[in-house]
Amino acid sequence: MAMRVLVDGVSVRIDDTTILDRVGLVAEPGTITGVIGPNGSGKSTLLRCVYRALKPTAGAVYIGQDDVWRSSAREAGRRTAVVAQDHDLDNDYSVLEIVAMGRSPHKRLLERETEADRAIVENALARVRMGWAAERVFATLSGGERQRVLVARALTQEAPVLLLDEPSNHLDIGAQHELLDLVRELGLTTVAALHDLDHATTYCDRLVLVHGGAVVASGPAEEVLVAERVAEVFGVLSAVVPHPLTGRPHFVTASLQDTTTHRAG
Ligand SMILES: Nc1ncnc2c1ncn2[C@@H]1O[C@H](COP(=O)(O)OP(=O)(O)OP(=O)(O)O)[C@@H](O)[C@H]1O
Repeated sequence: MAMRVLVDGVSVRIDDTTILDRVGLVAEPGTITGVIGPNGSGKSTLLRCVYRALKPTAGAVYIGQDDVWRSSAREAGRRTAVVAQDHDLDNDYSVLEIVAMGRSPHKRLLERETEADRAIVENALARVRMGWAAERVFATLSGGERQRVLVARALTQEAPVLLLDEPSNHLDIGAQHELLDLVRELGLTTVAALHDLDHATTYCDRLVLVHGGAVVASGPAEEVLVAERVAEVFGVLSAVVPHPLTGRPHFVTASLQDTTTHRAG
């Protein structure tokens, strides 16, 4: 029951600054869309508009047929699960309590947790290999452990759309692949802000490149990550080459500086 996500001409202005300028994005049901771009380009702001944390100044966001800003926060919670950056650590919630919060869009006010909810929570924790930490205080976990718990919370929401803001932040390389493999296996409509452009190339069906608050390219990785554009936007040399182990497209970079020195030598 994956759903389409449509961002239609979204602009965000804060004070007198344009942070997003008529951004468009289509994420087809069951696909993974990577939002890429340099620091401060507007990736998180775009995701925040989709998960209903920030109201666009202009334009609209649709999940399926519905404008997210015309539906309730609770409805949005049933449709979109989010793993965002800003962890609230100023509390002593246990891991179990944090993950169980993912069930709240499915429950009425003060409705008790059922056996079924409990099983969903435990399954989700097992899926990210964090079952051992169920009774721990969330704030005392390492950054990577917290990130996995937040993924478990998103899983318990059983939403058709998954929004990830730098999901592999804090994760070691094995855990990064594990998480992205899991995301792919879930088959949800996923929109993920990613810094690692090789992961973006490997795991995403389409990429949307944001620069200075505007979309400068979108499409399959090989079409978006052309060397000239990457040099312009990120200031590095790059190439998409066959991966030596898998044969799939692999994105590699080099510093403009290093290569110049090497070539000159
Ligand atoms: N509430 C706000 N008030 C003022 N400026 C803001 C606000 N929120 C975001 N910005 C600015 O908007 C720009 C885009 O921020 P955003 O967090 O969306 O970038 P990003 O692409 O996710 O960056 P990063 O890769 O560094 O996480 C930045 O210049 C940021 O400083």
